[in-house]
Amino acid sequence: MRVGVLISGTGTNLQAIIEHTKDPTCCVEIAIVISNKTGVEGLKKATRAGIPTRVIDHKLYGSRSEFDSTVDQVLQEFAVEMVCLAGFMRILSGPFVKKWNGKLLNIHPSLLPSFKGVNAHKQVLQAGVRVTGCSVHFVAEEIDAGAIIVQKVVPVLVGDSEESLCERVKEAEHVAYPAALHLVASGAIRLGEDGKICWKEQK
Ligand SMILES: Nc1nc2ccc(CNc3ccc(C(=O)NCCCC(=O)O)cc3)cc2c(=O)[nH]1
Ligand SMILES: N[C@@H]1O[C@H](COP(=O)(O)O)[C@@H](O)[C@H]1O
Repeated sequence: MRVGVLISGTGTNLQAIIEHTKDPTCCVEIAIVISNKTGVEGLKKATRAGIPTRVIDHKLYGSRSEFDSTVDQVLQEFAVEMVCLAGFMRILSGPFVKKWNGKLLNIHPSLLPSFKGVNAHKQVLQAGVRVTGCSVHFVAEEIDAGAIIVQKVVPVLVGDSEESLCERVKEAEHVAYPAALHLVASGAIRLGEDGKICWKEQK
């Protein structure tokens, strides 16, 4: 299955997916990496792996939907069948999310539905919870509210900072994302009509 990965930064989740696709039994290939920011480390990771890249700078577009439709055109140009958001920090408009419904994944650095939004680790520390983690979910129009595919639990340790938490959660992300990608690409899991996860019935 041809996958497009959207990034905005360091791309450590992209790297984890790249490593996963090197497994010959893996049914996923990364066809294109798109970043909305120039010069980010994730673009270098893609190029090092021989994967085509495109920068689509959202600041050059008059509206969110024009930016989104340019992203969509590039995904079509590379015959992408599934899209992974990996540290992609732009909100996607309704038409894009509807078109890719059930084929659009994201990873969030908390145990959803808790701690949605851009500062999850800060919220985790402020809440004083003793476990956190990451969630790979189908993207719905409502931010960080799509059906959850895979979660991994990570302990919050005494003295943790946002940085130490981010580092420990990312270790879990790099296991969770490839696992979720495999489940969807292999057809084991799909998004049901009711917006909930649907597991392929085992004969
Ligand atoms: N419609 C839809 N689109 C998304 C796009 C990115 C992400 C990744 N997680 C994100 C969650 C929140 C943000 C956010 O609030 N950024 C600051 C505003 C930037 C902007 O103006 O765009 C970005 C990505 C998730 C979603 C989602 O759940 N639904
Ligand atoms: N979506 C969130 O943004 C970060 C991306 O990191 P990277 O994959 O660019 O290193 C990760 O923490 C992920 O949970």
